Amino acid sequence: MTPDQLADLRRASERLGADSLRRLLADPDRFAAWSHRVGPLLVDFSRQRLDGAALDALGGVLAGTDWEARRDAMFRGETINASERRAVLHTALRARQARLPALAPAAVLGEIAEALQRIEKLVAAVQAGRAEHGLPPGITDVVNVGIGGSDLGPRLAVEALDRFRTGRLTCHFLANLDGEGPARLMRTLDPRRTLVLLVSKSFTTQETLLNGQVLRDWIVAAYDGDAAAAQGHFVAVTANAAAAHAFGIAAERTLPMWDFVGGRYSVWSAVGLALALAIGSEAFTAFLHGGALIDDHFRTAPWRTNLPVLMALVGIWNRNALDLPGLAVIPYCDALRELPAFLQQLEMESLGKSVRPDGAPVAQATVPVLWGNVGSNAQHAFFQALHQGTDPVPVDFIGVIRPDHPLGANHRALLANMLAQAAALAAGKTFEEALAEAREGSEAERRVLAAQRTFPGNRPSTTILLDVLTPESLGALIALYEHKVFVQSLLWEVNAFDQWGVELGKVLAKAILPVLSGEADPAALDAATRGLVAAIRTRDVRERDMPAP
Ligand SMILES: O=P(O)(O)OC[C@H]1O[C@H](O)[C@H](O)[C@@H](O)[C@@H]1O
Repeated sequence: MTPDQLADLRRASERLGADSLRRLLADPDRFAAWSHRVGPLLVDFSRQRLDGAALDALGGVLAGTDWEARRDAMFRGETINASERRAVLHTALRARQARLPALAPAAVLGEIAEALQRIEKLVAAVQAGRAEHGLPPGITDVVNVGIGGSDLGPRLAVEALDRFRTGRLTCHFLANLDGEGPARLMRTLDPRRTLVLLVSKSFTTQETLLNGQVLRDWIVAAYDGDAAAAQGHFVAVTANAAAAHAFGIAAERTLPMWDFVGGRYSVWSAVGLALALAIGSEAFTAFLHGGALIDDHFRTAPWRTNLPVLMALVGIWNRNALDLPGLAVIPYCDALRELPAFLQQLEMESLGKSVRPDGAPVAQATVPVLWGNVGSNAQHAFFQALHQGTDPVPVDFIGVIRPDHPLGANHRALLANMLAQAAALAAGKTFEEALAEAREGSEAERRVLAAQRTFPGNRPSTTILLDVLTPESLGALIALYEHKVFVQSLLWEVNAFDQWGVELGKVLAKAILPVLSGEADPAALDAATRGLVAAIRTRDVRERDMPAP
């Protein structure tokens, strides 16, 4: 975005006054004009502080990005992730389910098809409890060991699609270095009936390798130290097959990841193995189909009705024209409780950048701070600040029309709350309205109370409705946000597919670890780190004193 375009957007936003949402929502045609349906998703933008002229201004900025050509370049597999010299082909993972012909290279599609077949065979064997591919018989529990993109996608999807679980497998997720996680799993699971999925694109991630080793020791011990017998309990998903081999995982149980799929875009690949094991291959294919549905839409719909494009433009409007630095994602659906965490990585790791691919600083603010929790719980926690805090936060409300359970009264109350929150944020309550409601006390007392009970309103939100929560609608929802992020990366001129910002801390942790263990001199550390290391070391409970897991 150029400084001139930014100034245009700001001017357009100033034209819409403080009461704009009340005024805009008074138009009976507003919902029809500003909501769009694609497959199982309906997205309503009518509570955004936008009018036709504002959308035109945004369209002008979009037109300057050459977005259609750059979208197609992504689908074709051009090297759009310049800093890592990689193609970006997560869409190829679901291309077989698309209606449109695939643009990805045939060789890539061939590799993906082959991997999907291997996933299917593995899923069939584990679900049936068969000892094939070197697997042990009678697996009951699956532990997905991975972090970031190797954790958040499958974790979200397994949790969201629990109702679609086939067979008797239970999936667990182990991401963090905190030993409490593996210790708890080892207390409750049977090592001889546990399958460990070591999911790491790089196979160098500290958390994943450490937790993998802990679980390997535990399973080897269950076979009286026979490491060969324990081997079959491990499956690797990685782009680094050599490292998986060095870990002791046989090629027949190593599934591929590729350079052309970013971690946070990888749930559609073998990284989604836990999901495939939980819901079966057919439902996993339906999940891919949901993603492909949005790919087709993204590739064909004109920008004014293109959902990912509109979501991106709305985000730009809120961030750059209205200067709102946050985005709250509130699913009114417990099964989607992991969605805010998933979207945090997708949006903030992709767009949390301040330089353009050519190294020059960006011309405007980029990603808002994304956070959230399920409604209605969140109403009883942080919604106070959303309604009356000094900093308005745009909200994405996500609801499911038909529930998975027969408790209609619960569901109607849940949705009524979601709709009410969005309406309250938009309309607010003026001081005069609050004053008219305050009946007791003197005039002065009534005015004081009315001030507390005033809601500024004009706080924007988008509402996304899923017809039902199914593998297909979940796939569509995830792909919708993926492409939103892509379009925003064009508007903000950042590379959405690298993540250099996570490296510095990793390097420092490597230097601090030996100091913490007393094997290296703290002198090179800064004063705060030195002080904290000393505080930890004096109070540290030695490992030998810790209870065995
Ligand atoms: O899959 P892995 O190579 O283990 O990477 C796991 C995660 O760690 C990194 O630090 C990145 O920030 C994430 O994008 C990635 O998903």
